Amino acid sequence: MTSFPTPRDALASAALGGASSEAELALAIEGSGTGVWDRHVDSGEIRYSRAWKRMLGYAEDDTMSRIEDSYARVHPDDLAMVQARIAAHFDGRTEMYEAQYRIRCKDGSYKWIVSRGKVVSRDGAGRPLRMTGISHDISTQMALAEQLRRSAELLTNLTDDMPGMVYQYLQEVDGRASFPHASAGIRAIYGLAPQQVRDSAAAVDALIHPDDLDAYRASLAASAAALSRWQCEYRVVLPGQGVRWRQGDAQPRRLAGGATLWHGFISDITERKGIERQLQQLATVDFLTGLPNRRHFMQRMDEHLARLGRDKGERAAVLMMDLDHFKDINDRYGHAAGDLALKHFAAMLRLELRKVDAAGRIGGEEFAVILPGADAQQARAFGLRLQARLARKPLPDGARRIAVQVSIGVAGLRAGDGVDAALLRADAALYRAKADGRNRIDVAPD
Ligand SMILES: Nc1nc2c(ncn2[C@@H]2O[C@H](COP(=O)(O)OP(=O)(O)OP(=O)(O)O)[C@@H](O)[C@H]2O)c(=O)[nH]1
Repeated sequence: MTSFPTPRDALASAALGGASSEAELALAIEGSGTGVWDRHVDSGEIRYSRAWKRMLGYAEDDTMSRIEDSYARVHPDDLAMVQARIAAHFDGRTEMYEAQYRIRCKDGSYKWIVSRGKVVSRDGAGRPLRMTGISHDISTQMALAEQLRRSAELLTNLTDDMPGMVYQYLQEVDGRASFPHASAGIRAIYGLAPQQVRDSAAAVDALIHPDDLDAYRASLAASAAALSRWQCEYRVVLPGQGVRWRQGDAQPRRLAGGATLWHGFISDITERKGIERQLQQLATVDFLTGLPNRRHFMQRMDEHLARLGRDKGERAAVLMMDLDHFKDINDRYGHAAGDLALKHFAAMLRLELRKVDAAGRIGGEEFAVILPGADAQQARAFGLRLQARLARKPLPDGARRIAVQVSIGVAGLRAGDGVDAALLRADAALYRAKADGRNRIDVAPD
């Protein structure tokens, strides 16, 4: 086993300038820029090697031999720590003395150094007599570490104050996923702490709305497969908050072992979604009755006709409805009562609709309904039920009751029909119902 000389031996050899292997090691230590020191505890004397002096900008023949001067060079903020560590080692509480601190150079500037040393002889009572050690200049590492710390702090400050979550998402080859980094915004976005997702993304997956989870996972899988930008709008269900909307945007890259790592941002879009929904409603819903407006109803018709075109076995019927003598209601009871009559009719109509049916207000006192799966006779039965309901329930207006009646034209939808063709046939039937005396139903021939 090779045994290395202690710094004390090396220092002694260096001082002697002998040709022994210890002297060669001392030269090597000197050459590496490591400074060596040797302290006589009783006398308070300390000797420094040439490299040690050079490290602080001193000349070889500068005299510096007192421990008091040595402590005077230590930065005032670090002195207590240095002395405490030396005392701990002197008292035998530590195996070795080690401290990182700032020390003043000859020109007055400070350098960061690390010093390590060991008591190499003690008196009979265990009091230290001599301690030797080495010191390195670590200013460059400390500057780098400081720079890194500042960069990390800047990143943290920037991202933590953002209204959203900055994150890394890692998907291992075996499918395991985690958020190696998540900014403080994760609390607002998912109600979680960064450490809860550092090793596993399960806590986040558990919050994704069940109806959106498949699309969320599929979008991530597609992004990973093509290494394309991940963009996804999805709902989360947060304890105490309920359903909230989130938008994710992240860029993936493949790691050496095949895992995928995304860097991205998740924001809260609940408010935007709410506004979008309101705008959508404004654009598609009739304000007075709450039924779909003409444009939206026509779109629904288009969708049904497209389905009919695809699936030949599917049938559907359409009803065109026009309130009877509505002008009279307005004239006799006032426009406000006319509005109430329209709302009343819409409410009665809704009571007859199944989930799959679609109704709309397509004109002033004109309404239309599509009944998927129904033939013309079933549509006629629907119309009769609606008329009966209206007869049973006239519109209450104070002590009075206002009779609301409707004429109805029915047409079965044909594959290959356009929206206009189907409605025209129903409209023609409606015209006949009106002509036949109103409060009637007419069915267009197939
Ligand atoms: N109160 C109210 N009236 C409306 C609204 N939209 C249309 N109207 C009125 O509805 C009436 C429709 O009158 P007409 O087209 O002559 O039809 P009608 O009186 O129902 O007669 P028939 O359809 O032939 O039975 C008009 O007086 C319109 O001003 C509305 O939103 N509110």
